[in-house]
Amino acid sequence: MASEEVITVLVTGAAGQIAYSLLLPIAKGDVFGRDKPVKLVLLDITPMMAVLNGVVMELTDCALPLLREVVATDDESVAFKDVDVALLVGAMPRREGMERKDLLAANVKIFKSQGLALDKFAKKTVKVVVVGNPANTNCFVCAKFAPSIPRENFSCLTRLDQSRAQAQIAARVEGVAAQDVSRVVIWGNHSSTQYPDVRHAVISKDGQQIGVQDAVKDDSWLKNEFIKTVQTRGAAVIKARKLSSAMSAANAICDHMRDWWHGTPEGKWVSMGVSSSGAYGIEPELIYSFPVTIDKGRNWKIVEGLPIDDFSRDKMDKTMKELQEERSTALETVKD
Ligand SMILES: NC(=O)C1=CN([C@@H]2O[C@H](COP(=O)(O)OP(=O)(O)OC[C@H]3O[C@@H](n4cnc5c(N)ncnc54)[C@H](O)[C@@H]3O)[C@@H](O)[C@H]2O)C=CC1
Ligand SMILES: O=C([O-])CC(=O)C(=O)O
Repeated sequence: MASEEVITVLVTGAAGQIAYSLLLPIAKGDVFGRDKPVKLVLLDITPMMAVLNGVVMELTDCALPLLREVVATDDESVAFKDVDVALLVGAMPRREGMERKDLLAANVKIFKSQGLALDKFAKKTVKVVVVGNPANTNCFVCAKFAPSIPRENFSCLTRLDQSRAQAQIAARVEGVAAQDVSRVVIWGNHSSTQYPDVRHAVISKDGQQIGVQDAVKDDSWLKNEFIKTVQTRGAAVIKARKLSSAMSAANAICDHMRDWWHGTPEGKWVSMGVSSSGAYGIEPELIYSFPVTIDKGRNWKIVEGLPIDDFSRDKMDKTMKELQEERSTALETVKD
């Protein structure tokens, strides 16, 4: 009998709060398919091994039909071995009053180390999603230290920002649900300089499509409050919960990975932090969030040719500048 194909999925920070909401949907088949067996590899740091053991117990107790094996470890050489997918969540979260880039000093070294481990141990086809903040710059560093893996295999999570933007628009238009809103674009950094752009976004309702600007009928709200709300939503959740977003982050990781694995539906775009090709005047190789389409071969492609007005140009350049500054700080931090 031919051996069955099992997808090996690494989740780092597996004892943390995002992972707690992330592991079950992956193990149940929500991401890779309801008929696709998975092996979960869970990495955390040594002091968290007892907690991680509790997470393994709970996964076991779910008696899931697709979950073939669970490996819990604090050793990167074990964790990264032959992985198909690496969801790099493990990193310090920010607290109230911090910007995500304030985490650079604490977190970027993790992504150097994990880049080296990917380079040495992972499959060359591995698909990497960096979640730990500051996600774009950590992803840049991770890819830099894994030169044997194609840059196209690295991404960072800005899907939560996309979902937040869709939800804000839906709440503003009578009778519209978040999934009726498409083609919202998140440009740039997963930070408060990101640019959520609805100029090309549409609402599909009753078989008709209508532009978001026409449906909302309030340009001032779209240009000011809407953008600010999406940019600062993470901070608002921290203020309320005293902990950063976890359930919504896990949901966005699943959406991001599912679309990468299976491809985007015809006519739909999603936003992902990916290596810039130079499109839209963004410096090549920066990890910048763009609208992308993904084919069945798991290749993403930046949606090109969207008209960019002065308002957008200014915002897209501002967030690029922040990424350039973060990169300088990060490279200084990991130089030895
Ligand atoms: N890109 C995005 O949209 C979002 C990113 N985040 C970020 O995700 C990260 C994780 O958030 P939470 O799960 O809430 O944090 P958490 O503190 O609950 O869990 C993080 C886990 O990572 C572990 N960890 C630390 N260093 C590690 C290493 N070198 N290797 C493996 N594991 C390590 C910790 O021990 C801890 O168990 C944070 O940096 C947070 O800011 C959070 C929400 C959204
Ligand atoms: O805001 C934070 O620090 C956590 C995060 O990235 C988000 O919720 O988008």
